[in-house]
Amino acid sequence: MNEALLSVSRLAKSFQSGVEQIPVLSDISLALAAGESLALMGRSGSGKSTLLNLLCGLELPDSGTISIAGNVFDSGLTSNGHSGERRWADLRRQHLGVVFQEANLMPAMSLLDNVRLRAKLAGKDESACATWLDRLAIGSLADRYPDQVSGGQRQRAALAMVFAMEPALILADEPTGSLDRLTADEVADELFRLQSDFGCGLILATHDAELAARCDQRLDLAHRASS
Ligand SMILES: Nc1ncnc2c1ncn2[C@@H]1O[C@H](COP(=O)(O)OP(=O)(O)OP(=O)(O)O)[C@@H](O)[C@H]1O
Repeated sequence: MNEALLSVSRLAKSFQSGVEQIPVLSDISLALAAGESLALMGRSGSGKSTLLNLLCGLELPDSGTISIAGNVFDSGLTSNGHSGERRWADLRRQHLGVVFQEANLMPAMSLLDNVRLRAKLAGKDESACATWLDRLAIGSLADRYPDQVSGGQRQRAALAMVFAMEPALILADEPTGSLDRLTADEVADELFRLQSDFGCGLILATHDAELAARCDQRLDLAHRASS
């Protein structure tokens, strides 16, 4: 049986703007098995980043549920008023590989130390970290600091960090958005190759139709909003 790694049911999210409540996402349901990938598409402002933020607990939904690897989250408030913040933080540290638009590297640490830190926080083997940089073709830059390498090399380091933690699910927001076509294709190749090697889930928000076409599923938020 292909059990869902991620299942999302009837998720809704709105933001307050002055006195107005602006709906951004409504009735979002999806399921993703381990080893599957899904592209989130839609025009600017359609809610792609918001959905990724909901899927890693950085925002809480107004309603609906999210289940990741058997951990079930809802709008966050329990009967005694506590949120699921702690459980989300544990899940992010151990199982969710998050790659957002700006590669989130610690500026005062070398690329290798960034990768090591990520592995350590996830309780994973730190000795393999140099190998991850090698696999992403930036092994020779291991001792450089993030501001001493290019944007594409920082994106590769961010991917090395994600894979060093052996995530169950990768959430990537425009992971190749700031790169030229050739570098974008190389980074995307690595992302899909490693995702397939690991058999983890992948959700990526993108405006790039070629990148989206490589995913097993596509969810077009703009299309949903206008249909
Ligand atoms: N914290 C917030 N407070 C108020 N409104 C917000 C907040 N975050 C996002 N929004 C609004 O929600 C809508 C969806 O934003 P989101 O960033 O999810 O879109 P997106 O599809 O990722 O856009 P892009 O492709 O431009 O990155 C936008 O109209 C945005 O202005």
